[in-house]
Amino acid sequence: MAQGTLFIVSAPSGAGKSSLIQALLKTQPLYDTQVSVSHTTRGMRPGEAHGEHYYFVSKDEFEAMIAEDAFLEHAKVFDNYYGTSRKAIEQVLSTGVDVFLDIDWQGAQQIRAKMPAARSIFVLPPSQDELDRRLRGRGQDSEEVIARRMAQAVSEMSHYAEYDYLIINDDFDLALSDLKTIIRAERLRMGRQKARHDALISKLLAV
Ligand SMILES: Nc1ncnc2c1ncn2[C@@H]1O[C@H](COP(=O)(O)OP(=O)(O)OP(=O)(O)O)[C@@H](O)[C@H]1O
Ligand SMILES: Nc1nc2c(ncn2[C@@H]2O[C@H](COP(=O)(O)O)[C@@H](O)[C@H]2O)c(=O)[nH]1
Repeated sequence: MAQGTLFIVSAPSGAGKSSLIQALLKTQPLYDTQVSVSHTTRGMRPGEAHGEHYYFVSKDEFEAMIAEDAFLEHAKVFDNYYGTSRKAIEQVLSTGVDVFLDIDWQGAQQIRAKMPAARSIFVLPPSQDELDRRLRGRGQDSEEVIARRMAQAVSEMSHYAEYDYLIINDDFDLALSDLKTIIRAERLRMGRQKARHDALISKLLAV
């Protein structure tokens, strides 16, 4: 069976990457596509659940996991640790399922160095004003947290050209359609198709 593809999605906070991934998942069966649940030391937001949005752990627990080499990648983002569990990702990819990682540019660089077959997508907002509006409109972060995230946005966006694909998330439906097109094209690549249609191809080429 062909390995699943690892899709990295990055964007400045508030650009809409989680909304796009969640909307995409609603259109895909679980046996095709899953999203990775990261570990973080950030506090839980209203409406978030342990094991669903993140595994919320203490700094000591996170540092113990770093020492055990349990992370495929990890980074400090806005003063909190975030990381992707190695075991969970490798297990799911080995069953042929595609996995989405919603991670920052530092994590993306680490994954690219370790897993060159991973595909990366950067999502840009249409303007800084709109990014600010979306962070406020989400209504989940304090004024201080929003100011911090806006201050970091240009630095995060300056890494956009390191990615394979770029999506401008202005009109949501259009951005979602772009994301679906990327996934579809990646699934039609020769390596994936050859492994998937092995039996059919053998029959077609039989003389
Ligand atoms: N195209 C869009 N037009 C208008 N609002 C949008 C659009 N895309 C997303 N939003 C809204 O912007 C807010 C931020 O989106 P979201 O939480 O998905 O961002 P994010 O990039 O995942 O942020 P973070 O990195 O902080 O998790 C949400 O309230 C979402 O509904
Ligand atoms: N390098 C990693 N970055 C991650 C991971 N999980 C999330 N993130 C990024 O952190 C910021 C903030 O997220 P928030 O949920 O606090 O708004 C955002 O850019 C995420 O993409 C991870 O496992 N590794």
